[in-house]
Amino acid sequence: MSQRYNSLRLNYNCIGGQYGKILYISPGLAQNDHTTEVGSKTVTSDKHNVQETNALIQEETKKRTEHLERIHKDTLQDKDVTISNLRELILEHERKVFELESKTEGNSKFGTTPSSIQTHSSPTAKLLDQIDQLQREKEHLLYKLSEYESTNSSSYSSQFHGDFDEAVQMGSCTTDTEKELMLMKRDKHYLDQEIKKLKAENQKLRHILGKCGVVVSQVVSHEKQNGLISSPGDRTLLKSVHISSDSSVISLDQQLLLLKQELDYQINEIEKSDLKPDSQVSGGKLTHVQSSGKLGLEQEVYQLKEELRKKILDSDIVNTAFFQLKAAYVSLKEEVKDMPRNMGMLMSQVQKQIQQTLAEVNAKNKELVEKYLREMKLRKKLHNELVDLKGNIRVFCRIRPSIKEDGTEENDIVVSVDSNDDTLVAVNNNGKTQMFDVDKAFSMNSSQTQVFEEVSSLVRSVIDGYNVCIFAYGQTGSGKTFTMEGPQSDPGINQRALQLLFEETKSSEWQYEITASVMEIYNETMRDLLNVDTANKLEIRMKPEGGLHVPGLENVTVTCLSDVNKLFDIGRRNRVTASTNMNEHSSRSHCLLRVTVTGLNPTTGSKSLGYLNLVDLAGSERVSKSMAEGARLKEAQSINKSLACLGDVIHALRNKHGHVPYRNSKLTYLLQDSLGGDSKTLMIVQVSPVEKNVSETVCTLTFGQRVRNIELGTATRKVETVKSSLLTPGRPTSFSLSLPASPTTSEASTPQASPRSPLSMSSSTPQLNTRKRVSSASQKLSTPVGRIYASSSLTSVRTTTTPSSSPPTTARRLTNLATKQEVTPTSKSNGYSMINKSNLASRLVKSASSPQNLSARIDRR
Ligand SMILES: Nc1ncnc2c1ncn2[C@@H]1O[C@H](COP(=O)(O)OP(=O)(O)OP(=O)(O)O)[C@@H](O)[C@H]1O
Repeated sequence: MSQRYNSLRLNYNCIGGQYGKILYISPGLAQNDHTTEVGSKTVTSDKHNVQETNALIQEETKKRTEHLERIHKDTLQDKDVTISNLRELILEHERKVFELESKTEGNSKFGTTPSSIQTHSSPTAKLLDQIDQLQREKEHLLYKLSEYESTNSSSYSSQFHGDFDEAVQMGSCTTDTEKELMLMKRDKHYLDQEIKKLKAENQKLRHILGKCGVVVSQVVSHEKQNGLISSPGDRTLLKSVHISSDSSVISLDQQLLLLKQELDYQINEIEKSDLKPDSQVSGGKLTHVQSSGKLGLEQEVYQLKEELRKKILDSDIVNTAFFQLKAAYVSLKEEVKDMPRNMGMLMSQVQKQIQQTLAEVNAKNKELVEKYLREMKLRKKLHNELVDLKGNIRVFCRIRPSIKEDGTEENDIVVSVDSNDDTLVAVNNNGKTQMFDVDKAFSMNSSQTQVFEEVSSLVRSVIDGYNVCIFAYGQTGSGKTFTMEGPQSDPGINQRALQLLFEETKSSEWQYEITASVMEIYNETMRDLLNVDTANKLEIRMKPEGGLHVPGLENVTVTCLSDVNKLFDIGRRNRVTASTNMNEHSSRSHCLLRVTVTGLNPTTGSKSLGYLNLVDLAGSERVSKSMAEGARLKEAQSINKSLACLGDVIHALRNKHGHVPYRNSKLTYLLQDSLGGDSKTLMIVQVSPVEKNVSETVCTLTFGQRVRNIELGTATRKVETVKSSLLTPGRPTSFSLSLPASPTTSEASTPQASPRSPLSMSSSTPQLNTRKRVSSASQKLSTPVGRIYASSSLTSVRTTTTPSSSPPTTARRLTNLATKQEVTPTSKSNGYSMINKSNLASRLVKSASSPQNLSARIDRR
């Protein structure tokens, strides 16, 4: 029972304790909650936030009131339950008491109701009293509860209002703090803006930096491309640019430092203002709110400062790089600006240098060219001397221009003279270039004058007593007749040679006689073109004293050009020509113009005899090409045969065969003296320039090269000197030629021009007389220009000299070289008979003593 009672008390205490706690805690909670809530809100809010906080407090209070009501109701319900439980317990207890009483008193009053018990048992009454008391307490409690409810709501409301008022008061109290906050916010805003600006600037700088980088790299690459930074001058320029950029960077750094310091100062100021003790703030809650707000702001400011520091650091780096680049860019820009001027200067310098170098090179070139030409001249001279010494046949080549018979375009030209060497002929033979060596090559554009210039020295040597043979060789239509004869308007070698001889002999102290004969070999028959009498058949004969001659051949004295032209007219008229496929006026024969130059020194009585054989060969032709028939075919065959014989002779001579087949054809027989004798021989190979004749051209040039290698031996001069001892004073008509007393006797030892010399006095008269006689003899002839008989017995004098161009020089040279004279007493050499001098002398003396005999002898010839 007592236990049950204790548990009831415990329940009661619990209920009372809980209630008491609620009553006790509630204001605290409310206050604390309110404070916390308000505190947290007021950190970030202003007056409006305070109102909001109050609203929240109201709401919270309401919620808590409802909660308390709910608890109170629950407690009441618990109490009701407890009461009813107690009632049941009491009833059960009474029933048990009754049963016990009945057992003890034997009274079976089991059928009595419990209500009767209540009235009969004193403990029960006690219990009932207790219950009643509890009931009253309950009622009291209910009353108290209602009372509390009413008081509680009013006190809460008043508390809330108090709080609200307090908050409003706080709001008024915090105006200054708010102001400060506002200021701080402004500062923060300002700082934000500053940071934003810095960020923007930073961005801009980065952008510019990027651009600068691109520009700088472009400029650098451009300058590298142009090789502008490679020179030492550029490097020094760049160095100076670097130095200037460094200084500008330093100055910019200083500026930046100042800016930074200013910013730091500002931040410190803000910090100071942030950390200032807030004496004006009243109230613990407000202080809390303020301090928490300040803390947040401090944190924020700290963060901002950190951020700013970072940004400044970044911007420092970026700025440094940017300024460096900017400086470099500026310097480069300056450099680029200066570049045209610098380039102009450089260009002009380079131009000057180039001009100077060019001038030097030109001068050097000129010098070299001059040297080269000198060397070439010397080489030519030496070569000529060598050729003279060896007696080689000289070979010239002339390319004729394209003619209508070629029927080709200009691009078919396949033969040319090497532009650097006029001794080389290039032939493009089916795409392959063949080079041929000659002594001199004449291009298509060469003139008759140019050609003659090269042969004039040879022609002059005739005057000095040399045998000279110039013959033109080549396929039909290649220009042989043009070169040798030429048209009247532009004469060839023949006429020019005679003209030169006239000119050269005219001004000499020697007296010369020039005669000419013209003949042809047509179909292996020799014909005198100056005397076309068919009965007059010409044959080549060997003179008893050696040497070849053609008995019966008209030999006409010519004294001027008109004589020559008349002669040529006759010859041209009589020469056999015909029109062929290859040449409209093709020469069908080999034509020989023989010019004899007899010289007499009236002072010394010395005589010279030179022959100039000018041969225009008939052209070789391919019958298949020329389509020759009948007479033309026969002519072609005959021409080709004689040319083949010429080839054989050349072959034999070149290979130094013991037997040279001169007599296989009239042509080679006639040319024997020139090819194998002591003659100066020149062959002009004529070639056609066009492709269709390329094989003939190659053959001609190959033949020319073979001929070029033939060594004939040194040519000899034919001069005779008057032996003073043989001259008899007082015998004016006598014509005597003397030989040197001994092989060492020379003209130099002969006082030729000395007035004291009896030789000079005596020898002139007979010679002049002889000339007179010859010319009178020729006048007797029926031929248009007369016939001369110039053949005389001569000694053959071998010299090692080269001919001189003018007689006086020649005479001098003869004098100088007389010591080298070799006289072979007998025997034939090189086709000339070397006559025993004493026999010759006696014969000549005999002849001279009897002019009639001489004349008769010449007549016979
Ligand atoms: N150097 C030249 N300049 C101008 N025309 C030229 C020249 N050489 C040759 N001819 C011309 O070429 C043609 C043939 O020349 P030419 O009669 O001299 O040849 P060719 O070799 O004598 O022939 P053929 O052996 O048949 O007699 C002529 O009409 C001639 O006028």
